[in-house]
Amino acid sequence: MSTFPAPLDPWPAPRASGPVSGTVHVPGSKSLTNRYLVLAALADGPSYLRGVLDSRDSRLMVQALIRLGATITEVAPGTVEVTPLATTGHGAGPVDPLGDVTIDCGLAGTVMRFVPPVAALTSGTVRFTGDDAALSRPMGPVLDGLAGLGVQMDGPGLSAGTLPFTVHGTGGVDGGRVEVDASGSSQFVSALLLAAPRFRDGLHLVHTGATVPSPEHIGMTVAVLRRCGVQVDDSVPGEWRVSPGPIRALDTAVEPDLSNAGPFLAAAVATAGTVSVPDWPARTTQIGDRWRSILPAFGAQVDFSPTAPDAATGTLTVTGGPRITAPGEIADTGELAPTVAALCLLAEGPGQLTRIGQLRGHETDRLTALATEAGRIGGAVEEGPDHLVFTGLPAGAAPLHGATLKTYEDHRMATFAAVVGLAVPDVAIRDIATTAKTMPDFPEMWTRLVGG
Ligand SMILES: O=C(O)C1=C[C@@H](OP(=O)(O)O)[C@@H](O)[C@H](O)C1
Ligand SMILES: C=C(OP(=O)(O)O)C(=O)O
Repeated sequence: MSTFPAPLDPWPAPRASGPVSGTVHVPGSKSLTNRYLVLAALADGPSYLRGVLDSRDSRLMVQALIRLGATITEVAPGTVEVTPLATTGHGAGPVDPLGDVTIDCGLAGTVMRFVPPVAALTSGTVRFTGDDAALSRPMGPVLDGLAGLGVQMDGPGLSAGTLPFTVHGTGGVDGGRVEVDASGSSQFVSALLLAAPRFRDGLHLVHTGATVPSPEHIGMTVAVLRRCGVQVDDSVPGEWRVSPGPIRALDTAVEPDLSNAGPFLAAAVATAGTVSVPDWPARTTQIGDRWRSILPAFGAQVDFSPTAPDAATGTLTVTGGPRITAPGEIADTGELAPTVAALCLLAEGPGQLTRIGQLRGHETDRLTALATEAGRIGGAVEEGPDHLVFTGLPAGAAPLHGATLKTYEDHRMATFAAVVGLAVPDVAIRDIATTAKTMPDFPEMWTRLVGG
């Protein structure tokens, strides 16, 4: 795996001198990579994963699963072989003691939420820590869910429902029915579902709160479990039943990260250019497929051309219109919101991003961060409890002006600033290297596409 180069800090965001045009090969999906790694670590034999993402979040997941006893080896560039944990729950025979291990979650939601249920299946005392910024990310419903399933835990974060905490694995989890409030993050549901086939009685998970956000990510979890031969019943809204049983080993390729394709596609919209992303899946559970419906709201044309009739993949091409039109209300954009927000700032009229309250528990409080950084360049944004309202740039509005934008250790705040910087002079970005969380090559890829 490559090491990450250190770009300038602050990083002068390239300004587009004309329409941006090009083809961008986007690395593997973080959400799929980290789900496949977890399932492969719990599977019934060795798995082969191709096109895996190499980024901070995926490396943290690899390290976590290795600490828990999996063997993960890069056998060819971008291909890893995963030999599962020695202990995978009830009925798996005697369990070798794992001892005391510490897992660094960094700032990765997928690691801090998905790995504790796996740790509960081992025979180890597993301490979970993370970046300072991770200590305020909500974990409570996962911990409550595990406690409800009989898992022993302690540690300083437990009462507040945050890192750090310790899971005392006993080599198996009974499982059964448990209620959690997953209105704060879809990852609370995904976390419990992913390990559930290895619980003795499987899992009947009942959500007890307001709407669960990011439903696409739960759909992804259910789809990857089914792909591994696991029975999941999601026919009752807000409830999931996972049958106990083996997780079939995987031999699969990871789709490109369609959420991370967003800033590149947005570059076409922001500059009336044309950007293509090859290997776009014709059908996918990724939320990033919504670019196809979101970008036309900004006046762009979106074309999907399959590599062959009925092919599983094709090329998505976005061509920006002569004007960035006012998008109106766009709901449930989840992790796409920062990129959509950048286009809202540049649009010729108003836009509203609604039902994104869960973004307050992401890498940073993204609603406040977006409103603050937009204000720094003269953008008019009103922040509500779970929404943002943008005035845009109607005729006669004062133009946006340059500033050094903060990123709050948030990769998507960094790419937000890069999109804005295409159209606004003299934007510099603090800590562009934070994009290494999911796309270490972002500075180079961006410079190559938009010009230095
Ligand atoms: O399960 C996943 O891979 C993710 C779920 C979503 O979390 P939320 O439901 O907290 O938005 C998403 O925003 C995050 O980037 C990745
Ligand atoms: C919210 C995000 O990440 P995480 O997986 O850390 O929750 C994200 O990538 O936008």
